[in-house]
Amino acid sequence: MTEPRSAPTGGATALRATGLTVDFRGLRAIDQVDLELHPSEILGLIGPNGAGKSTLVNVLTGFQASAGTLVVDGTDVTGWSPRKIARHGVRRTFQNVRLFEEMSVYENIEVVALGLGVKMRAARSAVGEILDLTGLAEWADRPSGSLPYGLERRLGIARMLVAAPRYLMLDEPAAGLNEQESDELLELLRAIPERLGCGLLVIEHDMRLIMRLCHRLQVIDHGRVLAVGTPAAVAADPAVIEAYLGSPVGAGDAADH
Ligand SMILES: Nc1ncnc2c1ncn2[C@@H]1O[C@H](COP(=O)(O)OP(=O)(O)OP(=O)(O)O)[C@@H](O)[C@H]1O
Repeated sequence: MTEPRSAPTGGATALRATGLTVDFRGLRAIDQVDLELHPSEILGLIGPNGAGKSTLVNVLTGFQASAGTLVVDGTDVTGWSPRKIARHGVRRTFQNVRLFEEMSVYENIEVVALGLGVKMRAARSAVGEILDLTGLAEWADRPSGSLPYGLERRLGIARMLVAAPRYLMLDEPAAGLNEQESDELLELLRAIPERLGCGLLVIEHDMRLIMRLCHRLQVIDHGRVLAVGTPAAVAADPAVIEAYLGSPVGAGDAADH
């Protein structure tokens, strides 16, 4: 087992959030949260239901206003619209996949590329690359509405990848997947930063997946950062065990990149 790669620090090339704070009518959903995500890094965002994970990702992608600052690769994007932040390279998936069911898998990806102004020929080659990466090539001509659930989720990710994000946020990508599908997803998620160089932020309750996948974990509890560190360190943290994990997660589950 090799040690998880330690995240690079310093330098302008990173997504950096500082002091993020969101109030919903008297409820502080996130409270002075700092977060860093580096290119090629996989960061897991974990914590109990209602801890503030989705709210945090909403802020990072421009869907939720917040106090604090958000800087992406040296540009202050605080207060930018979701569309503008997406065009700046920060994209996300949602818990509910939204596909054009009557269109083929290929067309579902192509339409995103064309919508971004990519010319037809370049789009064709970009879609081909993403189909290969996501293991969807053999399904390319199928109507997306006929895909099994696990592949539907894959297509949701593929549609974001064709936009060549520098940072991609995935909200519970393993939700509803069985163990085998979750293992297949693990391979895909590992391949994305390796092949494309983008940073991945993954919200996930599937600890079996998250412990093996991530370089670092950030634990949120009651809107605050409870812990940040390698999966092994976080899994052994008594405060994290008490607030979220319930019992120590086996060391064998920790990342073995
Ligand atoms: N639009 C909203 N209006 C009011 N309260 C909200 C809103 N969105 C979230 N909340 C509240 O903010 C808190 C954080 O919610 P959030 O959905 O971010 O948590 P979460 O960690 O993503 O939870 P889960 O794991 O269940 O998805 C919760 O108490 C939630 O009820």
